[in-house]
Amino acid sequence: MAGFCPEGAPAEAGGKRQQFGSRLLSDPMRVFHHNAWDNVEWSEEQAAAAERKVRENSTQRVYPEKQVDYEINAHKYWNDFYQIHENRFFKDRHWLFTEFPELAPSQNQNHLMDLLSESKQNELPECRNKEDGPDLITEEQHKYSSDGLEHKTQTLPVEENVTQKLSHLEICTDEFPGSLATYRILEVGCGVGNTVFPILQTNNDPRLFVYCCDFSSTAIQLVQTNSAYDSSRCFAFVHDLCDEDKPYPIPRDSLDIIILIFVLSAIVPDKMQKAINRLSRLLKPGGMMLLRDYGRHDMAQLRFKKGQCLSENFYVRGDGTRVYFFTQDELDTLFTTAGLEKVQNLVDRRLQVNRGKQLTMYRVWIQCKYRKPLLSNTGS
Ligand SMILES: C[S@@+](CC[C@H](N)C(=O)[O-])C[C@H]1O[C@@H](n2cnc3c(N)ncnc32)[C@H](O)[C@@H]1O
Repeated sequence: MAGFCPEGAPAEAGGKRQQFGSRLLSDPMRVFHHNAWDNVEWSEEQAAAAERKVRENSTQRVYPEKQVDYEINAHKYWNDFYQIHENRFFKDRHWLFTEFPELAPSQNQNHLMDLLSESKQNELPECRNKEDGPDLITEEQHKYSSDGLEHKTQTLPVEENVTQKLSHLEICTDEFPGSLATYRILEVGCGVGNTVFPILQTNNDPRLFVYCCDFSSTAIQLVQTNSAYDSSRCFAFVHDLCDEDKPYPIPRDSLDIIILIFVLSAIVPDKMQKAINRLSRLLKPGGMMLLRDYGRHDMAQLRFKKGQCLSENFYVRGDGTRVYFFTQDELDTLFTTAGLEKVQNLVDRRLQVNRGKQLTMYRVWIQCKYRKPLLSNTGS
């Protein structure tokens, strides 16, 4: 295929994948020699210009009534998105296991590399040009999904089905799906399974069980109907991570890993802490929460126009989906308040280059790993 660059994919050198942060731009004259540069230093002027841009695009806020609509109907806006795009984007997650080896701890590294290069060969032709930028879902895709949509209010059969299963599970917690597994991973806001399926394919540990949830029933239906979905190894369910009344179908202290990829940024900031607290209780002592998400002053933030700002650093796209841009400190506070300990909290500043159009795009992502202490104090 013509090649495409997923969100923040590390550069490749000599056929070997590298972790983020290994191709440095020391000579600015060489900027168009590669598609991407790591750990780009921002000049003071550039940082000041970004501040100005954010101040400018935040002056006019979305009307309160409209803000209520975006909150109440958040899942419907995402359903609309997935009805249009289904699972046609960002399939290439070959960076996943380099950045988060915890997702396949027992895999032999060579075996992993084989699988990864295999999946690279299988990259899908419908994936967009690598020069289009590395957003998980590009702003352009969000734009297209806003046209001609009407919200559908009926509950999809899959949702009813899952809800029934969930209420049953609340009662029989000793027989929850995956209760016999010894390594359990939950992906929250899994979308159409672009992370879950690579995990199932790569991590062949027979004791592994993967849970995944999203509040978009359309996304979950796409996961469940995917030919790679195997209900003996995986359980996909509809769940709103902001819903305090609905329990997860998993007992507390039972998960080894919880992964959040560009999902926390999609929820309203004042609900983030409670959502993380609840997730934290599901982790086993020693279990880890992994996150990759948008950082403050990422190109996507600077591109918002006046009138799209909901609150400080929180915006709504043309299709009604929302996005927050984090600082490292904010994420640190969220995780440590939930009783977790920092293992990693790094900012990934990349310069993406469109060599054809001679354009530069400054991306900022944050990657975190926080562990639940062995003697845990994450509340009831
Ligand atoms: C940017 S997409 C990322 C999807 C997925 N993590 C991936 O890597 O492809 C954000 C996802 O979060 C989901 N989401 C947003 N708010 C949510 C909430 N309150 N509860 C559960 N899922 C939510 C959306 O439906 C969407 O699938």
